[in-house]
Amino acid sequence: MVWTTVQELAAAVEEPPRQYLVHEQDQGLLAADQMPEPIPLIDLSRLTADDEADKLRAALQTWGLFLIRTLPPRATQSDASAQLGVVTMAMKKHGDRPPPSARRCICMLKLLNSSCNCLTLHQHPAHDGDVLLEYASRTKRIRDLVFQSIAKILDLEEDYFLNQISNKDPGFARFNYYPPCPRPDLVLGMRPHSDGGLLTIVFVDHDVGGLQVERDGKWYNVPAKPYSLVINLADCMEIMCNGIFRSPVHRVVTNAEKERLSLAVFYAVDGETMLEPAPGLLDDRRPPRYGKFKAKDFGLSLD
Ligand SMILES: O=C(O)CCC(=O)C(=O)O
Ligand SMILES: [Fe+2]
Repeated sequence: MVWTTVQELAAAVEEPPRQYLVHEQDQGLLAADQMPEPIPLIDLSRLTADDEADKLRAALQTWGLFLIRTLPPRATQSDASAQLGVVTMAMKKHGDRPPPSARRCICMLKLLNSSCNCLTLHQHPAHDGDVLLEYASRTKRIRDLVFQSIAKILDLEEDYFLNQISNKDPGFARFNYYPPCPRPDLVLGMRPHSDGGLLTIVFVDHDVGGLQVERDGKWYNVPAKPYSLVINLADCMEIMCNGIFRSPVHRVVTNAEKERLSLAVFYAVDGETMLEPAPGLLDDRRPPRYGKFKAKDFGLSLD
């Protein structure tokens, strides 16, 4: 029997097929540990205040991620699954190869041991009134504000990071779909990874938990709060920050009752960008932890 989507598979089987099971040594290790301290909720409008900037600094040093509260943007008001329809229509309008249906265009995520389906958009659809376009312009503003704040916290010129990346602006959006799983103790929704680019902004539909972050070899639940977004640093930023701030390893666990949808917007650099720790962060006591290299040579770009 060939299953076309994880949804079909999930509906048809009681036990997950072998290829989705985590390795034996990891079984029973999908539960989260007790948090040493909460992952902070940052108020982006207060980042000029010292206490909020300190909170952000601490979050990026320890967790590599934080939450922000957002006004309910249109893309978060409605069900993210409805967005799949919007996106499909947008792709048709733009003459990309039209997927036959939103359902069919959900393709298997090519990650071993991962039960998630995803739909990746390499270009933001761009016609007026597009809900995703509006959302993308919000996330871009968030990205810029976060980059400027990080530069300030590190005593770099405010636009240091923006200047490194503003020549081209690769970003893409990915919808992830995780069906309910009868054996959440044995199946991962998404295997452990860090994101390769600069920064990722994740919206989780209906606040269904599942995202976990690793810290000092332990796994912790990232809380799913209403009207909040999760922001995590990615590998290129860790390099530019000379490792002062972390690109966290994270994964998604499944649950037996609820399906889960997330929308991740990834910001990265183009392949020609030379990556290196910001010179302003280096001195005799703080040598570079990373060399200088082209993003594409390490697969850290989106092109
Ligand atoms: O679904 C999530 O919460 C996170 C997804 C993720 O880590 C990714 O798409 O890289
Ligand atoms: Fe990720």
